Amino acid sequence: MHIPQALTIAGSDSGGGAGIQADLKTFQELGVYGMSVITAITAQNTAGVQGVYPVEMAGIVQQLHSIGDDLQPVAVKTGMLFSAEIIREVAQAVQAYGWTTLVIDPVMVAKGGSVLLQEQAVQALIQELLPLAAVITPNVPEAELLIGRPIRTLAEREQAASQLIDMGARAVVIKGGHDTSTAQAIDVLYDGRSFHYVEGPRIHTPHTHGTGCTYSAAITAELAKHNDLLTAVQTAKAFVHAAIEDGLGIGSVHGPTNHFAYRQRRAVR
Ligand SMILES: Nc1ncnc2c1ncn2[C@@H]1O[C@H](COP(=O)(O)OP(=O)(O)O)[C@@H](O)[C@H]1O
Ligand SMILES: Cc1ncc(COP(=O)(O)O)c(N)n1
Repeated sequence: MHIPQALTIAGSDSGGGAGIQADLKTFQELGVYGMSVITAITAQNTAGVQGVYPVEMAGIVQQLHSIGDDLQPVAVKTGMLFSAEIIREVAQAVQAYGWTTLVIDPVMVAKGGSVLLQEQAVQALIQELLPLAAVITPNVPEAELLIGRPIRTLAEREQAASQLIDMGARAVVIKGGHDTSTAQAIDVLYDGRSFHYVEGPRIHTPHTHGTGCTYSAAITAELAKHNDLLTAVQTAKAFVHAAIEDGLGIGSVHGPTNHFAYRQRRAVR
């Protein structure tokens, strides 16, 4: 039996809604064998981040080698990378092992405001990792930091996507979760040739912990199955929409999304 394989390089979320946990659950639900390199452990729940504990560098480097020397992920995603030093090691491994289908989710701050990428690491992300991206998936605040100016309108989002291509990414998705000015949650996809608006109705809920991780993991899983990028983004959008809409009601504050929802809905059709 052939099972598509994917790797996530990200932080652990003890609460299970974001990070490595969201990525592996998403891979599994989409029929993809998941592997992981853990960059940092976060003590986290639906109320916020109580602590961040980076894994020692030797441990991160060894995880990358253990996978690269033996296993062959078809698609790889990055999430929380925390420091410039970690970014540099990840960029080296990506090149050494030929992980060309690289999805970069440039995770910077948790929804409650905790820092998941040190400020001085943003330049390393731009210079060393971004040029290796098959696709980079910033939300609007992350895209603003990457290009260095504010993004207010959809036209400005298109310009930002174009600038991120000029900076070296092969494709860009600027996500619309943060832009509450529209009734639709619109994600703008640009591959250097054409723009696609991948959208769905905005759901009014505080329970969106881990949406970005889940979405980029779903794109990675679909690319691991050799789908084209537009199809992968459309499937990821349907996956995350179902996950938000059928929220689990877990925890006391900003709850996680429901990773079972997409598959359950397809099963009853
Ligand atoms: N309230 C919402 N209703 C519907 N879709 C949403 C909502 N919030 C986020 N999304 C979708 O979830 C995905 C992740 O987006 P976003 O929340 O902006 O990322 P991040 O978690 O990185 O901030 C995108 O496809 C976005 O359109
Ligand atoms: C370990 C880890 N990685 C990423 C996020 C971002 O989560 P979100 O998808 O809600 O922006 C998080 N809260 N924790």
